[in-house]
Amino acid sequence: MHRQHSKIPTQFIWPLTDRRHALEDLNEPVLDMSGRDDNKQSSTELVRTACESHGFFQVVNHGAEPALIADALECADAFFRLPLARKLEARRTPERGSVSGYACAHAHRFASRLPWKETLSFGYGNDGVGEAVVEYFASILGEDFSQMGSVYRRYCDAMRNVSTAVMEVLATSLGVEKTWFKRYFEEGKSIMRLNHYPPCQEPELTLGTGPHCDPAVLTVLYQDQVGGLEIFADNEWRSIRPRRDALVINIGDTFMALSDGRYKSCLHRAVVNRWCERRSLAFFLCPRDDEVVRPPDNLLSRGGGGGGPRKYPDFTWWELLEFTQQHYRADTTTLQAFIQWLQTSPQQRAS
Ligand SMILES: C=C1C[C@]23C[C@H]1CC[C@H]2[C@]1(C)CCC[C@@](C)(C(=O)O)[C@H]1[C@@H]3C(=O)O
Ligand SMILES: O=C(O)CCC(=O)C(=O)O
Ligand SMILES: [Fe+2]
Repeated sequence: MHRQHSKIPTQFIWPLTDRRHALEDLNEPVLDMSGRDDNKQSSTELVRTACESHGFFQVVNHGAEPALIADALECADAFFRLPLARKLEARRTPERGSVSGYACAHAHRFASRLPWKETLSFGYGNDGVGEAVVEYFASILGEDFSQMGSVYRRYCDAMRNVSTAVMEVLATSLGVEKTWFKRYFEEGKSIMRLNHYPPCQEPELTLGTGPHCDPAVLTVLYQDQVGGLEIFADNEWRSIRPRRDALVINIGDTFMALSDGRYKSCLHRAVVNRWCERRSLAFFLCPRDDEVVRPPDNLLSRGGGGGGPRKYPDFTWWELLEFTQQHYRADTTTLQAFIQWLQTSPQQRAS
């Protein structure tokens, strides 16, 4: 394929060098959350091993109803099929908060390596009270969309419950009191994102979502049956075969900092294909804006992940979120870049 003949606009072209061959599936660990699993020790081990090496695993029997997941996918279809002018009424603008709203290829923020996707993002209060999600849909799209809002409110409630249970397993696997990490996100505001990847005539030249680590605590992702999620594990990209019954869990940068570098933030991306549109639903569990991100004392006293001094300085989610929205496009090294930025003087930071 000669790039100069490509019909893909140059802003979408990523320098891909590793997509000439079909990728091997990752034989990923699957955690059964039914509570019926008698071998708790081996599931804790499984989570620890996966998180220490690449920060990714899947969960089954997670308690989110299949019918609710199906409704959430259907509502995503209904939203993305709206005329563009209608979707643009919901577009992401600075006045509506930094992350919420509709975005198409991120073209409002970036000029190159644009993702081949459109997204709708909105906030969700982790306390689960309040009608914020329903009100958000009604306010950006009109009262007719409150029904859609109530589907996503229930979907986010379910994702919050899954996240809480997963955080308990993560704490136990680190030898930390089960509910220790709760206080980070209990009163926080998480981010829900619907991703829609249209088919692409030259999929090998672009990406649906470029390589990145998610900045928040953890991500609970549902991918439809099309396939396209890839994880970087054991030094190569591996595809993650969709499972109707499973939710994907990715460790985020903030959890990597909370575990003092013991658990890896998962490096992943999403590819697109020529034939078929693809959808995914991402719930980013975010901490309270102002809670200082600091590993528990008993992890620190054991020495940083891999021994030695503490790996990351104190920071707040608000600072990391601001960094990704104002200064830096989240990618493979967001946390490292953020720490460097934090250590620059406030005057330099403002410029
Ligand atoms: C803190 C955030 C940055 C992003 C939106 C929220 C939650 C996840 C982030 C993101 C999805 C990670 C991949 C890269 C990104 C630029 C994207 O492709 O959408 C990220 C988000 C963003 O800044 O828009
Ligand atoms: O669509 C996918 O499978 C991944 C999406 C993703 O990584 C994200 O939204 O952060
Ligand atoms: Fe992601």
